[in-house]
Amino acid sequence: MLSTGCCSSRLFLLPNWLKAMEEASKLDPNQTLKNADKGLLQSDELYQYVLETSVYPREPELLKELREATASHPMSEMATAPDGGQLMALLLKLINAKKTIEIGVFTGYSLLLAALSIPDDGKIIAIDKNQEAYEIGLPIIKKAGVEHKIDFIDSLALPVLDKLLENPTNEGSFDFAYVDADKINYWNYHERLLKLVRIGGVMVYDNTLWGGTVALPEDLVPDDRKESRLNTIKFNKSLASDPRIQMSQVPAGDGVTVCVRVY
Ligand SMILES: C[S@@+](CC[C@H](N)C(=O)[O-])C[C@H]1O[C@@H](n2cnc3c(N)ncnc32)[C@H](O)[C@@H]1O
Ligand SMILES: O=c1cc(-c2ccc(O)cc2)oc2c(O)c(O)ccc12
Repeated sequence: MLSTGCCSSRLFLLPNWLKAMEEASKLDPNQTLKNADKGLLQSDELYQYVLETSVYPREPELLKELREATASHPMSEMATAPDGGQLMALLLKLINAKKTIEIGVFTGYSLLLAALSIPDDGKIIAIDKNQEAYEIGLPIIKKAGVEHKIDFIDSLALPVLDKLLENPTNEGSFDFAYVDADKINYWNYHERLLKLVRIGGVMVYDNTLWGGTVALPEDLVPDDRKESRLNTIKFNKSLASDPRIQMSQVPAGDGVTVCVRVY
C-alpha cells in the first residue's frame, strides 16, 4: 500500500506488493502519509464512487448535518469514515443490538449512527475524555430525538470499563461495542469488552489499518504515526490469534475489524 504522486495523500492497494514497495521507496514519507485519508481502496476515484453510490445517498440527513458540522473542526479527520459507519449500522441492525458501548466519541458521528440504529429503548454508554468535542454534535443528536438513548461519560475509558466490571450484572450484558480511541489501549479495551459483551455479541475496532501504515516499512512512516502503527500491528496480531473471537478485517474506512465473541 502506498500513495503515489498522482493522487497526493491517498493510499493505494496495488496487486503487486513488491512493485508497491519499490514505488513507496521513491516517496517522501512526510508527504506520503502525513494527511493519509481514510480510503484504502485502489484510488481516490474508487473511494469517492463507493461513497457517492452506496453511502451518501443512504446517510440519514442529520448524520450528514453532523458530518458537515465536524468538517471545520481542526481534527475533523478523526471522525469515523462514513463507509465504516455504514458497516457499523448494518451490524447493529443485524444483531438487533439494544445495549451498546462506545469508546471514543469525538463530535458524535458514530454515536449518532448507533443511536439511530438501535431501538427507542436501547442504551449506549458513550465514553470520551473530551466532552468539548461532543458538545458540537449534541444539538444535532437532540434534534434527531435520540439523546435519551445516550449516557455520555466524560472520562478516560479504562476506569469506566473497570467500574462496570465491578458489578457482575454487567458481565455479558452488552450486545455491541465500538472502539475508536487511543490505539495503545485497544488490547486493554478488548480484554474488558470480552467480559462485558455477550457471547454472540459484536466488537468493532476502527483504524486497524492506520492509514495503510501497518503494511509499510517503519522508515516510510511519518514520525507522528509510528507509535500508533506499532500498537496497531501488535493489536492486529493479538486479535488474529485470539480464540475467544471470530473476526474479519474489513478494508472499509481506515480499516475496521469486526469481532464476534464466541465464548
Ligand atoms: C478518533 S476520535 C473518535 C471519533 C468518533 N468515533 C467519531 O465518529 O467521530 C477518538 C476520540 O477518543 C478520545 N480518547 C482518546 N483516548 C481516550 C481515552 N483513553 N479514554 C477516553 N477517550 C479517549 C479522544 O478524546 C477522541 O475524541
Ligand atoms: O489522526 C487520527 C488520530 C486519532 C487519535 C489520536 C490519538 C488518540 O488518543 C485517539 C485517536 O484517531 C484517528 C482516527 O480515529 C481516524 O479515523 C483518523 C485519524 C485519526
